[in-house]
This record gives sequence, structure tokens and C-alpha cells, in this order.
Amino acid sequence: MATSTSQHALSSIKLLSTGCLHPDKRNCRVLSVSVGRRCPSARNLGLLCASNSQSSVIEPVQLPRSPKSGVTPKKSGESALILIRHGESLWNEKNLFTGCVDVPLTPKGVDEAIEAGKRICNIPVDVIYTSSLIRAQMTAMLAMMQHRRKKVPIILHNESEQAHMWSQIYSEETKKQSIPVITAWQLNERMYGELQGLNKQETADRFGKEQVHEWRRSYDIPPPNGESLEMCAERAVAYFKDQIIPKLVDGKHVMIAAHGNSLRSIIMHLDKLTSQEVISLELSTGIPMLYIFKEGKFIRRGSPAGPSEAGVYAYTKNLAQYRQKLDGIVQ
Ligand SMILES: O=C(O)[C@H](O)COP(=O)(O)O
Repeated sequence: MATSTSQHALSSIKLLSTGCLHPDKRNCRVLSVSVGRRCPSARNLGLLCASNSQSSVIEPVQLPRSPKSGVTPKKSGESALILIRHGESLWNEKNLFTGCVDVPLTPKGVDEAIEAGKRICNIPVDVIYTSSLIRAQMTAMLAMMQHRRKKVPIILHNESEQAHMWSQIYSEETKKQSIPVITAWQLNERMYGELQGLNKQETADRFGKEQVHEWRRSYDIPPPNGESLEMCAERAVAYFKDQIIPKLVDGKHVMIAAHGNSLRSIIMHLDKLTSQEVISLELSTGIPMLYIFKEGKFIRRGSPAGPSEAGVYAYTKNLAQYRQKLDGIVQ
């Protein structure tokens, strides 16, 4: 299976040269490999398409040295990075601008999170990052309930020394059977300013479709008193580089449950999209996306279609071995 997938991939290899807007990225290139069906509605990237399997090899990122261990990563090591936008929230359902308002999932959003969990149930997860908003946290927890490894996701409380002390675990064995969940406001949805709570359709009727599209999708034009995608990226991508990349470098498998725009800014960074390209990047609620981090490069692997999809396990030898191990434990 691995052989036929990679043969197919090689036969449909595409080299895209993109003119990035930032002077320091002028010559960046994205090597993109498309495998299988492309989703017509997901203009550039096919990320909306559940059964789409797409991969790209991105030029190496500038690797920080691991702050804790101070060691250089093993050259052969690779880690999985799963990104999930939260499931449908009560305000997604009502078509209201949500931003940093802390709204829970709908029953449909709960189902989406469970479905997302089924799709990643064979992929290793050592640490989970979520925003500080309940819709992302619910999504992470519900998804992990489906994981075959059955580790317990536990939110770390470091907001005060007392909160930290009072949530200690005193058994090494119990710790081994748990997954730390780190919450970070930096991964929150972009702050939508004075649009928060307004109906998206009514806002378009009032201010015009183009103006509202500009507020929602342009890179550097903020909505009234809110954050542009660029401003959101300043905190979300900085957090990703400072806190999450070191974990991947240390060989940890990471899941991030966050939001449409905080994840768009991270994907823009990973895939080196230009500010023009990111306009057409749309993320559906509850669809997991997989990247493999190897030798300083992020390799986009699209969205795992489900636990029985053979292609997922052809992604890397390590993932295939992890799954085999799970099969051994579960049977
Ligand atoms: O905050 C919101 O309203 C949504 O979660 C994302 O909205 P958008 O698609 O308008 O960016």
C-alpha cells in the first residue's frame, strides 16, 4: 500500500513557486504533492474535503534549540502534528461572529468532535494544546475519548502556584497513563472586535458583502476594534514557535485544538502561504489535519479519513508501527 501511494504521489508531483509578500520570504517555494480527489470548494488547499489526501513538503523551519534539555533533536526522529478546528458552536449555528466570546459546542459540534477523534484514533498524541475557550477544549476532550490508547487527557492548571500545587499527581504510573492538556489564550480565535455577537448575514446586508469579506478574510485589515489575521498570527504563530515546535523537536506528538483563524495563521506559517493565498484558506469545523514533522520540515498529510484508511498508515513507518502496537494491545 505504501508503495502504490508513494508511486501515485510521485506521478502527480507539482512544484509551485509562490511570490511571498514579505521581503525575507521572497524566494520561498512550496513543493506540493496532490494525491486523490480534490475538493472543488476548497480552492487552493483542499482542506475542507474530508476524503482529500494531500501532502506537501515545506522548506525547513528555523529550529530552536530545545529550551529544557538543550539537546539537538535526533536526525531520524519524526513527530505527528494534528490540527483540529473546534466542532460547531452554538454561535456558529446561529451564524454570529464569535471571536473571543466563550461559547460551547452544539450537539452537532459534539458529534463532529467525536468523529474527528475516530479519524485520529490510531495516531500518537503525547501533548495537547488548546485555546482557553471552551469550544476548543470540549473538542480536544471529546476527540481524545475516541483514542485507542485510552490515556486520560488532563488540563494543567498553572494559573497560580496554588492551582499548580493542588492539581499535582503523585503516581508516576498514573502520570504515564495521562496526556497533559496545555491551555493558551494565544491560540484563541482572533478577537472580532465590535462584530462579536452580530449576525454575519445582517452585517453583510448593512455594510456590504465586500466589506465584510475583507474584515473576515483579508490578511491585514482588522474588523472595527478587533484583530486582523496578521495581528492574530503575531501571538498564535509566536506561541507555536516558542512552545510547540520545541516539543516536536523533542519527538513529542502534538495535537492542537483551536479556531478557524488562529489555525489559519499557523497553517499560513507551516505552508508558507502568502497573504493572498491565505484569503482562500477555509477550515471546516471538526476536521483534523495531519502534518509530519521530520528533520526540521513540516510535511502536510491532509486529513486522515478514518481509522481503517490504509493510506494513513502508509504516511510513515513510525505511524504504521504505532498502529500495529495498538492492534496488539487492543486485541
Ligand atoms: O469567530 C467566528 O465567528 C468564527 O469562529 C470564525 O469566523 P469567520 O469564518 O468569520 O472568520
